[in-house]
Amino acid sequence: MTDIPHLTVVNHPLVQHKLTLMREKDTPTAVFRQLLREISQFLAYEVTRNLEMETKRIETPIQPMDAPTLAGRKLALISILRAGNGLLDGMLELIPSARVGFVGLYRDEETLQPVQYYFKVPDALDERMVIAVDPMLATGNSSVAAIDLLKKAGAKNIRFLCLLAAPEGVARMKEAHPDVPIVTASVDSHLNDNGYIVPGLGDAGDRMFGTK
Ligand SMILES: O=P(O)(O)OC[C@H]1O[C@H](OP(=O)(O)OP(=O)(O)O)[C@H](O)[C@@H]1O
Ligand SMILES: O=c1cc[nH]c(=O)[nH]1
Ligand SMILES: [Mg+2]
Repeated sequence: MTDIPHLTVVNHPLVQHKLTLMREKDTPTAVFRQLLREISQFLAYEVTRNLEMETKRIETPIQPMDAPTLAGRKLALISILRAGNGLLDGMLELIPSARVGFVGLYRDEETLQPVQYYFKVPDALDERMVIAVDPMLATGNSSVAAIDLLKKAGAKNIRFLCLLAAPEGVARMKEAHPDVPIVTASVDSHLNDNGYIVPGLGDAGDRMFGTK
């Protein structure tokens, strides 16, 4: 059960400005990585907007009060490797107590099907809000596969956070996982014949890590 919409596009001016810088093909690797880290914190703010709260008795220098605090077992952040790590670091700065998991997937360039190579997630996933992160939602094959694996591992309350989405990927996620809200900075125009997001920003992992 969730009370946020299936799709949230964060169109805050600072996010959109930083995203434009990231899209530019000549933006250097170090700047690209730093911008992704910054945007991840705005996206994290949205995706955690209605986290469950409880109150705790504290004393301010003036008087005691019942103050809001995050409730119970909290979050698991799941990075979809490799590019997900570019979102993870900034999010952990905001939510240092989150547990962290990794799903290793790469997209076969011919078939556009995901190939799994790693899976390690925190315990008690069923008691946590699980936020899967990957900068790119293109065909949706990778995110659907990652969320299939997380559900198999027990996750029940899952959200998906990405930087850029294609309409095709959003539709695929809605069909396969209608219970998983998506938070993104943009839904772009379409996918090209190679499965890349148009206009997009190219290959997020390669741009972030300086490969290729
Ligand atoms: O929606 P899809 O069509 O599945 O495409 C999106 C996936 O492709 C990219 O990963 P890639 O396979 O390039 O791996 P990487 O993170 O190691 O670069 C991206 O980070 C997503 O995981
Ligand atoms: O445009 C795209 C599509 C998939 N993966 C990327 O990194 N970029
Ligand atoms: Mg890649």
